Amino acid sequence: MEFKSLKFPKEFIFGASTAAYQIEGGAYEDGKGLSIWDTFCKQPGRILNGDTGDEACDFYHRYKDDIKIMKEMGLDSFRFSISWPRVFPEGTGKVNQKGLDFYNSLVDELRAASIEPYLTLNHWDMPQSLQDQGGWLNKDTAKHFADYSRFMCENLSDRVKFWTTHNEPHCVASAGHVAGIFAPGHKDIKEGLQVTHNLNLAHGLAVQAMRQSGSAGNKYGIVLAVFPYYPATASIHDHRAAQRWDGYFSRCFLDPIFKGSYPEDMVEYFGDKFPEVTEQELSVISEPIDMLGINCYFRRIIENDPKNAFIGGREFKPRDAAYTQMDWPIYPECLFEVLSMLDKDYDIPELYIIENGAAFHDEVSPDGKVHDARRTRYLHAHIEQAKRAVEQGINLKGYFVWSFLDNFEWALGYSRRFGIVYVDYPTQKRIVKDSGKWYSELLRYNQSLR
Ligand SMILES: N=[N+]=NCCCCNC(=O)[C@@H]1[C@H]2[C@H](O)[C@@H](O)[C@H](O)[C@@H](CO)[C@@H]12
Repeated sequence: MEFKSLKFPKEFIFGASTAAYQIEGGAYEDGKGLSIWDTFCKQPGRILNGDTGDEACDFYHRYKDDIKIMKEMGLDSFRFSISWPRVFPEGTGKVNQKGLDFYNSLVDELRAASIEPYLTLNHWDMPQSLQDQGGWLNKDTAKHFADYSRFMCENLSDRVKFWTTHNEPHCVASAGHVAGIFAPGHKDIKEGLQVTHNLNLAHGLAVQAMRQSGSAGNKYGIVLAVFPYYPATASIHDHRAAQRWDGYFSRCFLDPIFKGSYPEDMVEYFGDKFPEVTEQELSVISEPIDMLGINCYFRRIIENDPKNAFIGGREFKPRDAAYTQMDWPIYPECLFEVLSMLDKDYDIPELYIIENGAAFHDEVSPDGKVHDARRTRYLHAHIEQAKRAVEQGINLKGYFVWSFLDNFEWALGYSRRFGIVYVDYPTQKRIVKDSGKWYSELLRYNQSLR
């Protein structure tokens, strides 16, 4: 496929993203402690088909072969997360040496393959033992997270330069503590808002801790889900609902981190459910960071819904849009719009698209290949929007596709495939999909211009 319209600056990096609980498996192996997702998956009815991350893609054992695929594909970078309980089985205290050995080996293998590691410290799989002490509701967990982050930085930052604290903290707070559809499965608005603040605090403490211990030249940041929010109609009620969704899901993280304060309209809207916040805590949360990772998949069209006790709105799905298998509308401009908003409203040194991709029903054809043309079209269209942002002078430094491998899609188990590499779970065989081959050609084209 012609790539001239997808020519990027030579320092722009292309990668692929994953997360520990979604790909590693080895959930009970080599001294790893329980995570809240290990526990959550065992609760009947929580996960579609009763799926778990017990084995997932068996990346814990197969990472060397997977890195060979990454190298053949030409990835510049690979984003992964650390399973906190694999290194600290109790969340604090005693280190599981075999857990640390795994991540040291993973990083060594990536660097030997000239692939830049891009690391996330919390992609939702909190140690169960800390959950038993209140989890993110307990501010001590923020301190434990900072200690864990410092430890990982001391051990890996000679080879890992990109460090992000949380992945999509809004999901932990809202899906995990308000909607109850993600671990730990709580349903309490006030709790969800306290967790929002405590996650922000944990982020700031971790950045401060890593900055004290990490190598010079490290870049510290966070990965946030930022979507464009549209009102379903011109009505003021839908406009206000869309503003509330943007207010909570985006600005209750962006504002304290980059502006040192929570959005006033959100503090007002949530009233006495909003947590107590001190100036000292806001000072920690707004510890300057070097980069912001963005997960953006689609735009969210919101209509007013007073029955939604948390945020007073619901998602509207226009009939004339095309949808992915997640029932997410396909709207490639979402990347350009989000990047433009961030560039205009915040002072962010560097931006990375850390997750963008699509789930479609994939199957292996009789020729043994996976002809996922829709996913290739999705990636092409969205990467074009990333290019549009770069051409507008927005400081976008990289694009990572979600995901490198088909993997465990949280409450939907293995029913959704996002990978550019197909995983046949019964055999753990990998098949690079047509979209993976296309992505590889794109990377090779850009690398040929460097
Ligand atoms: N409507 N609706 N839903 C609310 C919007 C949430 C969008 N989902 C994400 O951003 C998660 C992110 C996560 O990092 C990764 O671990 C997940 O596997 C992917 C795919 O789901 C994405």
